[in-house]
This record gives sequence, C-alpha cells and structure tokens, in this order.
Amino acid sequence: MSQVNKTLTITTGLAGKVSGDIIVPGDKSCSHRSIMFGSLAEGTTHVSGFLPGDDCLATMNAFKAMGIKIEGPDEQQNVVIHGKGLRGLTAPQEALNIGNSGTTIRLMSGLLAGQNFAWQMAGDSSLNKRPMARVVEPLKLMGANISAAENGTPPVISQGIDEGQTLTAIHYDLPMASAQVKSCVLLAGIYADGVTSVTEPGITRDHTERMLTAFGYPVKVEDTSKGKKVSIEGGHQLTACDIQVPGDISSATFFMVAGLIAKEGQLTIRNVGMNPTRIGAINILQQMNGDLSIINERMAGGEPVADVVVKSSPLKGIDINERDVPLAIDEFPAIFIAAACAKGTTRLRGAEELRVKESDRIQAMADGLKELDINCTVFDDGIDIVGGQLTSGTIHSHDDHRIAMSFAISSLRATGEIQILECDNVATSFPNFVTLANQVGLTLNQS
Ligand SMILES: O=C(O)C1=C[C@@H](OP(=O)(O)O)[C@@H](O)[C@H](O)C1
Ligand SMILES: C=C(OP(=O)(O)O)C(=O)O
Repeated sequence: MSQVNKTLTITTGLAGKVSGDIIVPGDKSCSHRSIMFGSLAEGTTHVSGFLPGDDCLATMNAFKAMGIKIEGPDEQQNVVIHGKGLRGLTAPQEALNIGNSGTTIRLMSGLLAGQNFAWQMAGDSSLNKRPMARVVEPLKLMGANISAAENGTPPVISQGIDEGQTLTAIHYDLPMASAQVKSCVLLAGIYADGVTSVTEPGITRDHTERMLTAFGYPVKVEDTSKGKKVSIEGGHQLTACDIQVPGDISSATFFMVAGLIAKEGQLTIRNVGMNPTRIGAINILQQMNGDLSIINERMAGGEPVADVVVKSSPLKGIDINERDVPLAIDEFPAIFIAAACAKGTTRLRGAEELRVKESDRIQAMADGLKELDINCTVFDDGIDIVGGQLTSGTIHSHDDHRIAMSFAISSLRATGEIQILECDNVATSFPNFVTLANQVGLTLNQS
C-alpha cells in the first residue's frame, strides 16, 4: 500500500537511453470488474493478472465488507472470489471507503442501487470532489432511493429498495461519453424489471459488456443513428469463470512516451491490452510520428492483447482527432508530455472530461508544463501545447497518479532536476512504476 506524503524526486538530466523488455501490471478497469462480477456470480471465479493497486484493493475491500470471501492477490497476482449470487451481499457495517477510485464508486452505485439494504460510499479528498450526480440522476429515474451531497459530490447514500421490489428499467441517453456512467446504469439494470439500455455519444471502453458476456450474462449491442446502444435485461444470472486480466494500456502509455522521447533505445512492453476502445493513445502517438510497432497480437480472456515495441522518434505536433478523446481519456497527461517534446503545436479539444478526474488534468498539466518553461494555452475543453525545451522545477501532482507519472517521464528531456510533490497516489494504478522506470533507464528517486 502507498505511504502518505511521499515526494518523488527526479534526478535525470537530458534524454538518456530507454531500453529493455517489461511487463506492465494488470488493467485497472478489468481488475475492478473482475471483483464486482465475481462477487455477484454463482460459484468461484479465478482471476489472473489482477492489478494490486490501491483502487482495485478498495473495490476488493468493499465486497469483503459485504460478506464476500476473496483470496489474494498472491505474488503472481492471482485472486479467487467466492461469489454468492446476485442476492448474496450483506449490508456493510459501516460506510464504504472507496479511497481514490471513481470507477469503484460509480460502478458500485449502480450495482448496489437495487439491493434492499442501506449503504454509503465516500473516498479521499480527491474523490470527494468529483461529480456523482451523473450516476445518481439516472439511478433515481430507475426508482433507487439514492442521493449525493448537495453539490453532487460524495458521499453517495442509498436507503435500499423495499424487500421484494426491483428497480425500473429505463433507456438513458448518456449526456457525456463515460464508460463509468454507462456501466453504472447497465449494472443497475441487472436488478431492474425489463430491459435497461444506454446510448453513448462517443465510443467508450466496453469492458463491462465484454466481461458480463464472459460471466454468461446476455448483453445486446447495436449501432444506432445516435451512437452505440447497449441493452441488458434484468434478472439473469452471472456464472463464475476464469478471467485473465490484460496489461494496462494506460500504464503502458507512460513507457511508450518515455521510449519515444528518449534520445535513443528500444523498449518492448509485453502483454498490453489492445481493446479497440482503449487504443486512442497509440493512434495519437503514431500520428505524432511515434515509432510504435504492435506485434504478437492475440486474444486473452476475451480481450485482445499484443506486445508494443517503442523506438526513440522525432515527434511532431498534431491536431488530436476528437474521436480519439474517449479512447485515450486517461492517457492525456502522458500525451501532453509527448506534445511538449514534439516539434510544433499539438491541439486538443472536446476533452472537458479531463477537468473532473482525480485532478483538473488540463490545468494541473498546464501549470506543470509552464513551470518547466513549455508554452501552452488552456481552453475549457482542451489545450494547445507548443513543443520546446523542458527545464527544471517543482511540480504539484495534486494527488493525481497520472500527473505524477507523466512528469516523472518528462525528466528524460529536462535540462535539470524536477521535483514532483504529492506522489503517494501513484500506487492507485501502478504500484511498481518507479521500479520499472529505473529498470528501463530513468533515474527516479523516491523519498
Ligand atoms: O470505466 C472505467 O473503468 C473507467 C472509465 C473512465 O472514466 P469515465 O467513464 O468517467 O470517462 C476512466 O477515466 C477511468 O479511469 C476508468
Ligand atoms: C480517472 C481515473 O480513474 P478513476 O476515475 O477510476 O478514479 C484514472 O485512473 O485515470
């Protein structure tokens, strides 16, 4: 688990060599869902490649607090979940502490909305500032007795629904391209009478749809004129299965950017999840002239995976295609570092969702880049970044793991030392980030 008030000090100078052969930890989105669905399934689910990050451990602890026996993760990141079926959860004795994890609180709000016991969820100071009205509103439409604080932030509180009652199925047009909101409504739909459906305005990650199917739960997906529509009928059963979690492409992106901006070297990143709804960063970095080769493409546990070979490349600024925004939503802090090292200007629009992540990622990145003498202009829904020479300075990561890791990578092209503050949340998604970074050629000091 992470230590509190850790400060990561980076001592790397001008771009060195980044090389080696690494495996990044398991995908965070799939790891969360494996615990949730395994807990609600009939029988014993075996998960391999689980991400032992704080966010996924928060999901695990929440289900343990509701009476589910879960073993692991062991040294090999195997987890065994003794599912108790859709009605097998017991009321938690106290408020569930979800830590830093938006995915946990939003997906679980859906899963727990149809339970007939009361519960409460809140998290750390970052999570407690994030918008929850986006999930509370559709759940109320489904008849849930649920609320958030007056300003729409956690805690999310449910009184439970009456014994013998079910939620009401709805159709919901998602107001924003969000896999968390889509998943929340669909998971509540498992406990609703009839068919619940959502239409998404842009393609978002489809791990919920894929993994529910792997657990034998029927899911219907259609293309409509308004976007992709996903439907689920309430009352079916989840059946335990084996889940192989692919490597997290979001974590791999830090190393793709490191390999591209380094002066020399070749890096292979193995077993990276290549779900088509997650590959926006690869599209963007390749358009920036990044030499990324995708090899050994294969399927593992219902998800496509591949190895990525990264070579140092002279990057160029681009206008980022808005279609890639939801497909790369967590990767933008790292992509901004690539943009700062590119020739010319990179322009991003249509990315207002970045403002409601663990931090306001547009502002936090802009502040950090300016501290390192990179010229950038902030817009409500994006940023323009002019590539240049990164210098040295002190960066506030605002307790945001992705801001911290992005500036750690930026040190490859900085003229001097960068000190990154508030880094304890790196363990949220990537507990061995510093070890792997030092293994491939960076010099990160943690104190
Ligand atoms: O469904 C998921 O697992 C996630 C969805 C995304 O959030 P939004 O759906 O809010 O964009 C992403 O930022 C988050 O890290 C994980
Ligand atoms: C936004 C993220 O996660 P979450 O919403 O689950 O906190 C992230 O990991 O970048």
